[in-house]
Amino acid sequence: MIDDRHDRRVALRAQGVLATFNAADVLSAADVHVATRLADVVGESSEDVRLAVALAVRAVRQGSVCLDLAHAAEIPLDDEVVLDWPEPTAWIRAVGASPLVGEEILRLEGSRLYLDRYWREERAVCDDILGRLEHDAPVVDADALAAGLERLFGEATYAEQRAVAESAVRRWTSVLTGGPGTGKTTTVARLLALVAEQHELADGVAPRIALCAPTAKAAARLQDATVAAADQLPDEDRARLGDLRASTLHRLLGWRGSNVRFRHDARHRLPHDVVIVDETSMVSLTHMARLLEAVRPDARLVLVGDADQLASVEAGAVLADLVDGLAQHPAAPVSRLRTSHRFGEEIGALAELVRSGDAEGAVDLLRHGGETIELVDPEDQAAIEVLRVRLRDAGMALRRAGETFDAAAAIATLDDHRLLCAHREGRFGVQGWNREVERMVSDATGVTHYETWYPGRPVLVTANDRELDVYNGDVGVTLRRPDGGLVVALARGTHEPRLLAPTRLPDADTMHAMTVHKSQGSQAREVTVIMPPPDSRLLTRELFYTAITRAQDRVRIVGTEQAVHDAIGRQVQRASGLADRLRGTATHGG
Ligand SMILES: Nc1ncnc2c1ncn2[C@@H]1O[C@H](COP(=O)(O)OP(=O)(O)OP(=O)(O)O)[C@@H](O)[C@H]1O
Repeated sequence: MIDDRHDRRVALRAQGVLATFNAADVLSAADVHVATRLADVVGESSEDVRLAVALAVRAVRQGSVCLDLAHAAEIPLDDEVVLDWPEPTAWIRAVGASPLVGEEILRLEGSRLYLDRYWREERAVCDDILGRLEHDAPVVDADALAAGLERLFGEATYAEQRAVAESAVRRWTSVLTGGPGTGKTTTVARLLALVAEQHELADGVAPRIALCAPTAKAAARLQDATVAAADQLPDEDRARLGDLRASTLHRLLGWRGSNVRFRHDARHRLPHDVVIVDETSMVSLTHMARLLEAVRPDARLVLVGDADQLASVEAGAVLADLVDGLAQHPAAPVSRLRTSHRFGEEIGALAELVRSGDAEGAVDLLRHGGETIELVDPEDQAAIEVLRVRLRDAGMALRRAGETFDAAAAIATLDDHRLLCAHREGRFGVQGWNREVERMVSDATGVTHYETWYPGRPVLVTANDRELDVYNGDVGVTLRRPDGGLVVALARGTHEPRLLAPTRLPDADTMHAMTVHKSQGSQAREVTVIMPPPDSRLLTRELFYTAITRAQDRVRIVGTEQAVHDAIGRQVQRASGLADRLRGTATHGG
């Protein structure tokens, strides 16, 4: 509840219901302003309709594609807040009769209310995907494919991946989902070799391959991982893949400074014969719409990702919707890899319980603990002290490596343990833990650094600099060079760390701790997850799943059983009609 009228979240000109919902911190000032402007344009005076518009704007801001009026009242509120919601049936009727819908500023389908742009994009994605699935399957040389599958996926442990690869070679469109370490990249590299062989047999030339991912960091990782996976292939297959390069989705489409128009679109299609998109869970609805219109109908499209992770920052949960909405499609484009080849059985079992929403099972597994998973009660002072010592020692190891200009040791220390928080601020947040670790290290070493940059400072880059090849999400450690100057050693996976002067780095934060959101795509040997209090809205199944699956060998969760229970029970509610639309069950109207 916002009490202060001068708080910048307060929409000063809001009246009636909008003012009430604004004061309750459900609607932002911007939601109210946009709704008021739109309603004024068409002379819509109904308060309930204005409320629906403002909530639809809010929904997009929070990552949904639409607002489901039948479930709008389920928004979690602060304890003391009670709101008077319109009765859904009458509300839907009033919205449906509004000139806002009549003039196609808003679209209403059943109980789902869309801003026009998102309605168009959702329909475009659905139509393009279903259209692609209707095409005749690509012509395949069955003998070459059988031999290729045997050559590349012959070992027994590759059976699951073999089936996925065969499916993707035989289709124009495939959706491949799987948790961390289930072998998605390995499958993609080998699958590309199979597709390349088929292409050569059919056309006599190598295919044009596009590898892309939604962020620059994910694209850089995709390139490294596919090149590494390709290097393990037999020479003939490696040679077929040529020079593998990955780019961001933006770059592939030809960014022109706006998300609405790209160089490649329905009239100027991408020239590629194969388009692989990695980390598709982070692709927004808007970008998926732009991609699908730009890919040639006779190009193979493989959408790869983990549908259970946190979704895109912008509106949409496209990968999860595709996996859900296409599950029963006769073309069977969706496949799932289930076996993790990276982490141990216990972490894998915990991840699976969380993914499938089995809160009792997950709490039970954690309660009995094991070698590699541990639940620490935040009130258990002794256990918290063990964690604090762990963090202090890691901080001191970074200082030592920083002072001795030992980049390898510094990066190894970073990769050994990650402290993940849901929040940036507050007691349970990244900033609090960063300060705490710095204080503990200062107390232990007797040296306090008051400057921003000091030897042993771990950093998380928060902006892209393509010319420098440095990306949002890169991590590194500050070192003192033998001549006394400071450099930052940026982790580069299996390659040598990259050394850069701190002044050359784009924005960077201290990283004794990081948010779960920022940790997406990265791994550490051991991970500690600080659960927010049970009533935190950030505490969701997707957040918890993303956090624990960052760990390779060991995961420690600091939180109550209740917090674990609540997290698993709360799924990110991203309203979208895409899954229903793909199933053909969307209610048409409006
Ligand atoms: N069938 C298999 N048998 C044994 N090891 C495998 C198999 N498939 C992949 N691996 C190994 O498991 C690890 C994870 O594989 P890979 O990187 O392909 O998974 P991924 O799903 O792309 O992971 P992430 O998306 O989490 O980075 C790699 O070290 C890879 O070499």
